[in-house]
This record gives sequence, C-alpha cells and structure tokens, in this order.
Amino acid sequence: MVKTVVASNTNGSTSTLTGSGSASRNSSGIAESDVIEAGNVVISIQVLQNVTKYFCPENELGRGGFGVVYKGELDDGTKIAVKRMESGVISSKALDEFQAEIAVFSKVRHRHLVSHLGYSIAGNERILFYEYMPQGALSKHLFHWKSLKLEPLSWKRRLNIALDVARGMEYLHNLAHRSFIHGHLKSSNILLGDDFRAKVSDFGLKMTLLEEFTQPINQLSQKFLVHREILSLTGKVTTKVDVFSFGVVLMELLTGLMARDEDRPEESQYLAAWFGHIKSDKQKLRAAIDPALEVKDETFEISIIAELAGHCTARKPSQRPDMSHAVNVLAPLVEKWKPLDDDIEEYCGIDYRLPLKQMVKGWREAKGKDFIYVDLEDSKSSIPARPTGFAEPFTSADGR
Ligand SMILES: Nc1ncnc2c1ncn2[C@@H]1O[C@H](COP(=O)(O)OP(=O)(O)OP(=O)(O)O)[C@@H](O)[C@H]1O
Repeated sequence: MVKTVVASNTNGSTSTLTGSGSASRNSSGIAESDVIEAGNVVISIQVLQNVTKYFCPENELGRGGFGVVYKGELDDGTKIAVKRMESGVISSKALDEFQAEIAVFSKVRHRHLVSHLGYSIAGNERILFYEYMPQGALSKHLFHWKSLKLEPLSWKRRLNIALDVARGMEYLHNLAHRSFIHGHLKSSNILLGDDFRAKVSDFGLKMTLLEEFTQPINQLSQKFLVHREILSLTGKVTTKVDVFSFGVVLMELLTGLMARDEDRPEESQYLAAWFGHIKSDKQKLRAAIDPALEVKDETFEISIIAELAGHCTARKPSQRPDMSHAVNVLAPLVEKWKPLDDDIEEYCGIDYRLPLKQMVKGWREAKGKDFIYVDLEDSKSSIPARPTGFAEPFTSADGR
C-alpha cells in the first residue's frame, strides 16, 4: 500500500490516503476519487512511477544530495520534476517532521520559487514532486554550457536571473507569513524556465522555519551549511546566510566561475574570498569577468553588481544587506534593459523602482482597475492550472 499527498490545505495540515491509484483521472492525471477532505489531493505512487516510466534513466534530470530527479509527464502533458530520495536520507523517525515541513512549504507560492506540488510515501520510498523547469539549473548554463553545447547566458539574462532570485529570496525572508531561511542557495538550486527567468528551488527540504531569525547550528544538517566558516562566526543561522549565498551567486554570474573549485590556483579556490580581494581594482575586476560575456558598455553595471556581491558577502552577517536592498539595487538595472513593450503585464501599474510599500499600494490600486494584471505573489501562472484540491498559496499583502 502506498500513500501520496499533493499539497495541503490552508491551515497547514495534510491528509493522506492509501490506495492503488487505479481510479479514473482528471485532466492532470489525478484521480477524481483521490480528492479528499479539506483541500487535500491524494494520488497513488503508481502515478509517479507511470509518469517517469518507472524512474527510467532516460528521464533523469540530475542528481543531488537527496537522490535522483526525474522528468515526468502527466496525462494532460503537464511536465513535473520528481525527486526520488535515496533510502536512508529520511528515517521513518523523521517522517513526521518531514511531513510537517512539507505541509508548510507546499503552500509557499511565488513566481520566483519553484512550486512544490506534492510528495509520496511508500515503504522506504520518499518522493517529492515539483513544477518542471525546462532549462534546468543555472549552474549548467554558467559552468557547463560548452560541453552541453548551449549558448552562454547574455548579460541581460544574468541580470534578470539575479533579480528573480533576489525577489524569490526576499519573499521567503520577509513576505511570507513567517520568515524562511533557504540554507543552501546556490546556482544548482536556481532553475530556469524556457524564457530564462529564474526560480529558486529546494527550499524546504531542510528549510528552517523560524519565527525569529536565530537557530543553533547543530539543528541544521552539515550538508546544508555551504558556508560553514561564515556561520561559525556567530553560531547562528540567520537569513544573512542566504544573503551571503546570494552574493556568491552574483559572483558566479559575473565571472562564470564556480563558488569553489579545487582545480583553480590556491588563492582563487574560494570565489568569495578571492573576489573580495580583486573587486575594488578595476583592471582585476575586468579581467575576472566571464569571457563568455561580450562586455561593452556594461562596465558601470558590472561594478554595481560587484559592489553588491561584496556587500552581501561581508564577513559579519550584520554588515550584509537584506534581500530587499538587493532587489532595489538590481531592479533599475533590469529596467534599463527592458524594451518598452516587453513583458508588459509584469509591469502593469507597478513601478518596481518605488519603495516596497508604495509599490504595493500602486499594485493594489492597479488590481482595482479594469485591465489584466498578474498576481505577483503567485507563481501558479507559470504552471498549468492547479488541479482541484491543490493548496491555496500563502498570501501576502507585500508580494512583489
Ligand atoms: N524542478 C526541476 N525542474 C527541472 N530540473 C530539475 C528540477 N529540480 C531539479 N532538477 C535537476 O536535477 C538536478 C538535481 O537537483 P537536486 O535539487 O536534487 O540537487 P542539487 O540542487 O543539484 O544539489 P543538492 O541536493 O545538494 O541541493 C538539478 O541540478 C537540476 O538539473
């Protein structure tokens, strides 16, 4: 017997059901009979086996610390990413915690956060499934584009990605009802859509849900402590850990170099440390820019991003800005590159250059007007319609 839960209801609880999954299915491949109480949709694990062709290697999208991620396709053509956890990653003892965490993060919806759609439990199997991001991880496009025969990312795309990530992280930190720490933001956890717009993934697997911005280190698995040396300065995990990681991602976008690479000369093995030394020297900074970028008139922007990256990776967490600051620095740069009629609905009635409160006020007013707008806090527009019973997303008056 197996049980699968897709999303959860708005009060944070989840329900599960055992079953074979053989009932007739709606347009998203989810059985009508599987829809049960209080907004919970329950489907069987067989659906996931079917859509991934029994976890066929051909459908493998990648591997991470938790296991293998497969591509799957529902009956209606909707693509999903299915993360099959390696056995032992989650003990049965930790299962309650696992379910409770998932109950929370399945409701976190934002256009720059990869939507978590559900999970499955069957015997030792722990499977999570997500919105599918067709262009895959940012890391692939920054570090492996040649071997994968991809186009290198243009400067404009990199700027957009930086802003998208900043907005997703700003939401996690400040704008959801509670504050979330991602804990392992990195370029392999930033996924790209066909339009090369970015969404942050993997928040929640060990995301720390905090009412206050403090948590003793030992409550987080070492695996997630990408910048352990920085954490050890304070002994606390705070949102500033994510800000540091974001600064490193900015450095990767600028240089095309991985955060850490033991094949590089010793002084540049750690990108953050090395970049911190060279960023104020114009010539060295220019020499460090990714050769795949044809830099012409972007010198001014590059120095702003370099400055921001340095600020985000300040040694003391208290000296690092919050993500809202990063959004405010990046938004005008992206705006500059934006053709007037490009992506117009995203900007309808909203001036992203305004401080958050004014911007939200403008957005609310725009909502009342008689034209199409996009719900800024809800990424559901990027995936096909949510099947009946999927969780209502968190709402936030401050979404951007
Ligand atoms: N939603 C998704 N859509 C498309 N591809 C995905 C999706 N989620 C993951 N992938 C692919 O699977 C790979 C592995 O993802 P996963 O999140 O398991 O590990 P990771 O982020 O690389 O590492 P870690 O587990 O240490 O965070 C990613 O690099 C990406 O290429």
